Amino acid sequence: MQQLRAADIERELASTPGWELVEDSIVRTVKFQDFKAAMAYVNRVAEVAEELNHHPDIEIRWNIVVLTQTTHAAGGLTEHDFRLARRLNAL
Ligand SMILES: C[C@H](O)[C@H](O)[C@H]1CNC2=NC(N)=NC(=O)C2=N1
Repeated sequence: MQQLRAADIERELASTPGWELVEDSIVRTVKFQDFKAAMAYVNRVAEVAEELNHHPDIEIRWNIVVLTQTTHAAGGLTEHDFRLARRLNAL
C-alpha cells in the first residue's frame, strides 16, 4: 500500500470527521464518563482493528482515549488508515 500524497490526505480528511493530521498520522481524541467506559471503547476499537488487520496506537488516560493512526509499513498515511478511521467513527 502506497503512502498518500498531501492532496489525497486533504481529501480523505474532509470525509473523515473527528480526525486531525499530526505529522505522519491522523489522531482522534475521545472522552468518556470514566475509565471503564473508555476501556469498553478500546475493546471495540480492538475488534475492528483485528478485523481490518490495521491497528492504531492507543493511549488511555483515565477517561480519555487518543487514537493515532498511520501505516508503519509504508512510513506514512495510506488508504488503510482512513478506512479504519471511518469504521471507528461508526462505533
Ligand atoms: C503483517 C501485518 O499485515 C502487518 O504487521 C500490519 C498489521 N497492522 C498494522 N497496523 C498499522 N497501523 N500499520 C501497519 O503497518 C500494520 N501492519
